[in-house]
Amino acid sequence: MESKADTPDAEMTVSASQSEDKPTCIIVMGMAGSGKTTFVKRLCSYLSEKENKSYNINLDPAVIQSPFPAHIDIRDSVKYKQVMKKYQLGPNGAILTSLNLFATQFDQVIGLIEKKQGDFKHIVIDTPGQIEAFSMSASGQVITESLACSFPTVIVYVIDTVRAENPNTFLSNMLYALSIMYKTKLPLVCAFNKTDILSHEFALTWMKDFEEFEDALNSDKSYLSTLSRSMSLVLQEFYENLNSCGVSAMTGIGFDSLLESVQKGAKEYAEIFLPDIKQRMAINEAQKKEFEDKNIQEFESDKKEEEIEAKAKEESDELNNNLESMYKDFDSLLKDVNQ
Ligand SMILES: Nc1nc2c(ncn2[C@@H]2O[C@H](COP(=O)(O)OP(=O)(O)OP(=O)(O)O)[C@@H](O)[C@H]2O)c(=O)[nH]1
Repeated sequence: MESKADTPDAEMTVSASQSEDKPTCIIVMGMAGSGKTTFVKRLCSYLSEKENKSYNINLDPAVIQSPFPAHIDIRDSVKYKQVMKKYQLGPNGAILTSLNLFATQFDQVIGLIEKKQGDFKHIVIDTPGQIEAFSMSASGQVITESLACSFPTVIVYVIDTVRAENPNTFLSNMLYALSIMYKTKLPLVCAFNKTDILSHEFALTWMKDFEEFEDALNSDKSYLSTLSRSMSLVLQEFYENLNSCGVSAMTGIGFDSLLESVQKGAKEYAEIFLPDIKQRMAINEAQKKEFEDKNIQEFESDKKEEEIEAKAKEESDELNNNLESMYKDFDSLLKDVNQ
């Protein structure tokens, strides 16, 4: 990471007109093994061929070798192995703690990106393999919100199309995507990956036609499929508005339509999500101000009490001094009388 001294204070605001000039931030999430890192690597090389280089960030503290060139890498600031040792944590706990530590300095990251934002059109972010470590954690939320307050931000949720051929796995992915969308309150693109092995057409059909999905579930008589069936009905509205595309991170197919989906997401960010983000920021600011005002009031009343105590002490010291000199005068008077 660049030196902290270079970092300007981040002005965490973005307006609808400004958002068109700012780089679009793409946060890549997905279940373990869905191909996120391969996807990020492909996206970076696709963007550098298509327009110019993207600004890349690795947020996976546990990755051994990052296959894409990262401008900011969590591993430069937080040593995952040392976190494990120092706090006696297992792998998942250490990932969470590393992210927590990194989130505390994320305003500096925003400052660094803002300094360079004229040089690129996209910020690409890879997240940890354990999806919940980022998507459901407080630090993940802090990082996502900081980015969304400063740049048009879109979530790309990567799905392993081959595994999603199982209707229960497909539904789990859809529920996860939906919960991420609700949690982040940001536009989301579902990228069906590994389409070099299997086309994602079946998934599009399942989303359009509930009976087709039901047919696929019929071969599975487990309780899980009963749950999937009823959950699928709930997801109909989500499917109708879902921004999705098929890609292969391995071969590079589908990245033109991915970019279109991201651009559509960035438009939605400006038109639909930004007013809500601004409202949340205003509430946060008001809460922060209330907290600061309360602290100032407490400080001032403590200071007043200290002043009163100091004054009382001054008066009692003066009284003691007067008494002491009175006693001395009385002693010498007694001596005179006795003589
Ligand atoms: N055929 C094919 N394989 C892919 C594709 N994308 C990724 N893979 C393979 O899928 C496996 C997992 O890919 P990764 O990029 O490590 O996935 P990940 O989601 O980052 O994995 P974790 O960070 O460990 O959760 C690797 O063996 C990749 O080579 C693709 O588009 N097509």
